[in-house]
Amino acid sequence: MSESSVNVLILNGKGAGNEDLRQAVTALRQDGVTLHVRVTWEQGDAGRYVDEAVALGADTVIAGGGDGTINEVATALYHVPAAQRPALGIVPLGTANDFATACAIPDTMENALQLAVKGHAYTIDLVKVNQDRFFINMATGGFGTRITTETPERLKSALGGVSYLLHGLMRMDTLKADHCVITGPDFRWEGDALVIGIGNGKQAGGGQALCPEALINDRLLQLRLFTSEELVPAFLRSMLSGEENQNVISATLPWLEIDAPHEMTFNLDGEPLSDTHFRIDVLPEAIACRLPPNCPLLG
Ligand SMILES: Nc1ncnc2c1ncn2[C@@H]1O[C@H](COP(=O)(O)OP(=O)(O)OP(=O)(O)O)[C@@H](O)[C@H]1O
Ligand SMILES: [Mg+2]
Repeated sequence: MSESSVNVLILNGKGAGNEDLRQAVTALRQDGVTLHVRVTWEQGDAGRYVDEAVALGADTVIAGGGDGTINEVATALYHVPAAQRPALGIVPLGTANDFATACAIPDTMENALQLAVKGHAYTIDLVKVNQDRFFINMATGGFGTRITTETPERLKSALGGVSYLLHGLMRMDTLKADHCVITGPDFRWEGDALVIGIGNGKQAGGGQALCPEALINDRLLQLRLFTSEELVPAFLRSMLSGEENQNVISATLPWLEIDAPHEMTFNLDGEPLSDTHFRIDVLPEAIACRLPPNCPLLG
């Protein structure tokens, strides 16, 4: 990056009070880096700030927040014409921060912001769901969905990522499998799925490695299905230990479709989408993202 690079940090309002971030921003500005900061209040703000960043000629737009904030910024960047498209930077300030953690983004504000501004920009895939939804990290359906949509906001800020799991365990009595048909190139499966993970990245739900083989630059998705033919505790044990068993189905696909007789909810980077039909397509080399050279999600 040159001294004259223009950077825009889009900060989720939930993280706006972070003192370490304020110091990191001040330090970079003192080094001569141009860094504008915008704070979101609600859904849609991040997308508008990306448009403003493009008008400013930004080299990098930094998502300061969790997976949902990264999702909004990445989606908006994808819609910018390639010639003007800034790179994505990431400063983890969410609850679970699954994408940032899996990417090995530094967890101190200072180091994360340095990487976001000066790191190498790698081309990565995004994933499109139905007409106009996207994800950068993971889509989860079934049990995992209930965990993330039903974890109360206060529990989230008190316990961080662990709250997803705890809350999920407390709700075991409500656990119900989703019947669905999943098709893709040379792939068809029909049955009751407890958890469906579709990974561009590897982990969701606060550190659960649902799609351990997924890479963000391989033009493919890893589908992992946890079927309900076994008792729940055994299922949980295998999910937590990462052990394989015959009730876990795995496939690597460039696209897939999911059909259910009743409405199903998928979480796309933690934000819900309900429908009876899902068409999911990888968008190869959709955006560029500043990542550490040892990023475990790069192939
Ligand atoms: N000022 C704000 N206060 C509360 N919510 C906000 C604010 N600004 C944006 N949002 C909403 O926050 C959600 C995204 O949150 P994000 O995913 O970044 O954090 P998180 O859910 O706490 O972290 P993670 O997804 O990593 O667990 C979006 O739905 C967005 O509309
Ligand atoms: Mg979120």
